[in-house]
Amino acid sequence: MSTVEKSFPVSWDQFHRDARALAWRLASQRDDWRAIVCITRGGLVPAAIIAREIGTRLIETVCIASYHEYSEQGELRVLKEISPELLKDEGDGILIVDDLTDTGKTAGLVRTMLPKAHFATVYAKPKGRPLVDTFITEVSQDTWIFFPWDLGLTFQAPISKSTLG
Ligand SMILES: O=P(O)(O)OC[C@H]1O[C@H](OP(=O)(O)OP(=O)(O)O)[C@H](O)[C@@H]1O
Ligand code: HPA
Ligand SMILES: [Mg+2]
Repeated sequence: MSTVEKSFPVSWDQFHRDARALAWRLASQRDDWRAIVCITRGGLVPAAIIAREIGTRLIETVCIASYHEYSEQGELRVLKEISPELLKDEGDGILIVDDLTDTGKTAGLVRTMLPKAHFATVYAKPKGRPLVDTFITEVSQDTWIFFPWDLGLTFQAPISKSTLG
């Protein structure tokens, strides 16, 4: 996305709760997930939390980069593909995990690799929402989600004086 009007900062505590809520939903849908495929880098953190909750130890990565500058998306680049072993059966029984879906481009690309897999994200924006099977919280398209691994403790200007509301 390129027009950002609101910010949605997420603390580690909040992220852990939301990822765990996602794990609860996934555990109730199936108890025999074959493996998790996480989309790096953002998917690594929820994948670790979810894997612990649902008892999955087989974890694969698909490495994709697209946002080069804050809120500016470029071409999607696949830096590492999914191992052929996990591509069997079109991904049936595989859980794909990412931190969020925004425009849905990343999710759309990974879905072509594993059409029968279940796609889960912690957060979703409206354009990406149809591409995911399970998510926890939706934010508006003009909101930028700030993840805890991108944040530090700094002075906060009063809301009335800030540019991001
Ligand atoms: O729905 P989309 O518009 O495609 O955007 C969502 C993707 O963008 C971010 O990844 P990014 O490419 O920034 O890489 P990162 O995970 O390494 O931060 C995020 O982690 C998702 O994977
Ligand atoms: O809202 C966002 N926050 C962080 N990374 C992102 N990548 C795409 N959209 C976002
Ligand atoms: Mg990502």
